[in-house]
Amino acid sequence: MKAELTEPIKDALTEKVSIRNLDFFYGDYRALKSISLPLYDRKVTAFIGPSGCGKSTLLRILNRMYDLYPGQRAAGEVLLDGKNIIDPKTDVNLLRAQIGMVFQKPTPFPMSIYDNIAFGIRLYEKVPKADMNDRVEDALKRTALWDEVKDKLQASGLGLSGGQQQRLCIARSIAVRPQVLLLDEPTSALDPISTAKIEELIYQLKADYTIAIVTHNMQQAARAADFSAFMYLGELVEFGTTDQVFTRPREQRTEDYITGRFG
Ligand SMILES: Nc1ncnc2c1ncn2[C@@H]1O[C@H](COP(=O)(O)OP(=O)(O)OP(=O)(O)O)[C@@H](O)[C@H]1O
Repeated sequence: MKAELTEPIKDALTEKVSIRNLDFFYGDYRALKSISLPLYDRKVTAFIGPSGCGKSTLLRILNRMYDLYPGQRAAGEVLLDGKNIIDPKTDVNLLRAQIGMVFQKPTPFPMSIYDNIAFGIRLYEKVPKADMNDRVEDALKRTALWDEVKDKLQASGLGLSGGQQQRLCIARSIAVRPQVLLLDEPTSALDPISTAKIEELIYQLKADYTIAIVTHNMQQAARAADFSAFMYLGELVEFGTTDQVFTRPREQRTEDYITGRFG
């Protein structure tokens, strides 16, 4: 990584997640090469770069998705509040409550809108019915869905529009009160109006959560992210404030990518 933040900016920030010398292997293939990067508390960090550079791989390490696949392994450190989450001793279920993930295609469960949210909470906590109602309402309000669904909470989540389904998935993630939210191209399947709503939501959610977003959409990174990390062929080429990376890139490869010369 070449870019360093200037000291006054750095002083005002807390590292929620510290990625240090992280390598990732699909079998023998080294898909990430010694990545070091902070995710600052209550800020949005975008992972950008051409197809295949390792953005999704990096995001998925952060909640140990690779555990599901034999032959995939990470080496190095990913510290969440100082604790290395890629340590095999980490309780992965607990980790996934602390670090929530939303995927590219909306993936509501085939159950009611209410249960889509309650289900996740029940996995981790025993919550009395009245409190559960409050938790569901709170999650739907935070994702600006409440007014659209409050009269049909028992209807299937699958009956919502694509944009509403994605907001439901974000509501489901935040209902378990994570500290970090991972968004993997969350708007790539959505129309411009739904995309704008999700971006507005990201802006509001960062008051409470540390957010990492993978996006192919440079305008989206520029609008939504406080920090941007440009990756290329499994390496982190440049990390900095989004303003710096987009207007004063330090690396030629970053400039070539953001000006559309490749990718
Ligand atoms: N399951 C897998 N097995 C083997 N190699 C993989 C696997 N998944 C990804 N890779 C390889 O790892 C590298 C990084 O892939 P990754 O999906 O993280 O890139 P990306 O930047 O997210 O790409 P895109 O923008 O196209 O989604 C690529 O070379 C890819 O071919």
